[in-house]
Amino acid sequence: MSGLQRIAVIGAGAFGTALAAVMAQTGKVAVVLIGRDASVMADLAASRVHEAALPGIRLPDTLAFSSRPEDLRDQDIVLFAMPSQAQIAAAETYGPHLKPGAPIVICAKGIEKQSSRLLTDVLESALPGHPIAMLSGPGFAADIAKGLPTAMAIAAKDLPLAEQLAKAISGQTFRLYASDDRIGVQLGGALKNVLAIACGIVEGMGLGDSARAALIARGLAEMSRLVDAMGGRGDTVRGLSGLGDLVLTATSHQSRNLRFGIALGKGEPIAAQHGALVEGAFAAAVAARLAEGRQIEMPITQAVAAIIDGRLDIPTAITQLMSRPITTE
Ligand SMILES: NC(=O)C1=CN([C@@H]2O[C@H](COP(=O)(O)OP(=O)(O)OC[C@H]3O[C@@H](n4cnc5c(N)ncnc54)[C@H](OP(=O)(O)O)[C@@H]3O)[C@@H](O)[C@H]2O)C=CC1
Ligand SMILES: O=C(CO)COP(=O)(O)O
Repeated sequence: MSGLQRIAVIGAGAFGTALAAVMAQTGKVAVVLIGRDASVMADLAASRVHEAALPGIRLPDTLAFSSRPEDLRDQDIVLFAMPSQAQIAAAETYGPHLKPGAPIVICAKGIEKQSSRLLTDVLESALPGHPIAMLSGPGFAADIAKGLPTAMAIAAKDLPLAEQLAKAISGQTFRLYASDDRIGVQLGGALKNVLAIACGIVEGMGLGDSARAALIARGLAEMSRLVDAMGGRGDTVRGLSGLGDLVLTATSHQSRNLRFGIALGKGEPIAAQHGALVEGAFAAAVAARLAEGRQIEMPITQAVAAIIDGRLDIPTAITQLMSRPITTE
């Protein structure tokens, strides 16, 4: 896989556009951003600003735009930057147009809801012959697109591939660390969203910064247990994808998951919250199911799932969490 030059990003939302912009900015790779709507992509090419996704941020002149799946035919690396629950549909649409053997990098943070399968497993079945990698970690799209310093993790089954992808995608302001633990890296991204909702609930209810810190630490223990049980390395979530991303999204109001939790904590009905993508609202129930199936204790994740499903009210959830048996750390 030497001499990688051409990278496509599918999904012209906030994250896809930011990734395409930061890679194009380096000048060392040719980048095309592929979206579904031809008129949106033509407008982006003309204006170089994606007002809906990244307002006020100028996109590099070197970035190309397309709405044609056929343009994937000569792309050496392809990033899938649509939401978790759209990854299968995207694989069906774009799969037939991929260059044979081109690595696919999943850039979503979630677990497939319908099947409870990991996204890497889902895409491996849908796109045979393509190595499937996973990019995850702390980084808001706007920060990345503005060229602020950011670091994330990229995992592939084989470390040399992860290292090659990390080199191809990284630049002066966006730095990737390679890993061969796809399970740890992707569960770190999916589960931190659920915990960010929990931290939002704590903030919305005014329960204090000490409670938030406790949630971060105990949430990390939950993530680590599920990663181990699913065949990954629990330690991975102590890195960028997991702890790094949890600290970011549990504390910054840029996070949609945190804001969703704050609204819940303030007593706003879930039905009133629509619009923004809240990946943790999908991941909570799946993660709780995976934990139950493996007899893993994930009380915070299970409480968030039950609150979102309407099976548990927030005050009862807090009482239950605080009255669990006293145990060792
Ligand atoms: N925003 C952020 O700061 C970060 C986001 N992420 C992750 O990236 C993923 C995407 O989030 P984000 O970019 O913010 O979401 P957005 O809502 O901003 O954008 C999602 C994009 O996905 C596109 N899309 C939806 N379904 C399909 C499909 N079947 N085929 C092709 N494209 C599709 C949409 O296209 P259309 O416009 O045509 O509807 C839209 O442009 C999430 O999993 C999120 O957790 C990760 C790190 C940072
Ligand atoms: O994952 C993110 C940053 O790392 C974005 O978080 P939200 O999806 O909560 O906005």
